[in-house]
Amino acid sequence: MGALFSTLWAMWFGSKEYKIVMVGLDNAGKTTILYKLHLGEVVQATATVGSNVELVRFKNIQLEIWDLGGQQNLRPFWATYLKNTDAVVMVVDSTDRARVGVTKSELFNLLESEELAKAPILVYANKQDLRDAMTVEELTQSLMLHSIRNHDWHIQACCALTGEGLLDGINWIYQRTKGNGS
Ligand SMILES: Nc1nc2c(ncn2[C@@H]2O[C@H](COP(=O)(O)OP(=O)(O)OP(=O)(O)O)[C@@H](O)[C@H]2O)c(=O)[nH]1
Ligand SMILES: [Mg+2]
Repeated sequence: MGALFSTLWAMWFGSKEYKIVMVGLDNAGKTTILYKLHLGEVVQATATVGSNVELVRFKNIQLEIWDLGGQQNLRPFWATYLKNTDAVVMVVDSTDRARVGVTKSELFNLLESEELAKAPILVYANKQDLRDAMTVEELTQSLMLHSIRNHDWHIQACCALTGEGLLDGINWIYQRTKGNGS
């Protein structure tokens, strides 16, 4: 119902809609982030098989946010969601030091896609509430973000449980996409 209302709102008032694809390894916190943005609440998510999609209104635009399952056997399917993507969000569990290399390869693999040629990349350094979380500086280095040449990128510290940092990240996307929508 919310989605229907948002679509009608967009039709009547002409607000622009942007497609965002949210990826990241299993357990990174993607679904928790999606529903914190959509409902303002923390939902008890189970591992996503396939995808979830919700509309999120931000200032004068609408974001159609796709949350993709991050388990290893589901990652090959990320490529099938990329058409007409305006921005990519890569969510990282900042405590998952053991898999930061896997995250990096998945990110760089994704960035090869021609369908993302113009898409800015937001990295959410999630779970900053946990004591052993890597900092934005550590993650920037481990993920080799400075070696991204053909995309605008930004890394944002956040906590999906409190919502801290989430809108700052969305605002960064907003700054880069407004005026380019359909
Ligand atoms: N402490 C803490 N836990 C979080 C945070 N964000 C998510 N979690 C927890 O991390 C677990 C996994 O969250 P999900 O949102 O299901 O992760 P996901 O990235 O959607 O995982 P897949 O669907 O398997 O790809 C859940 O138990 C969440 O409550 C956070 O910022 N801090
Ligand atoms: Mg999920």
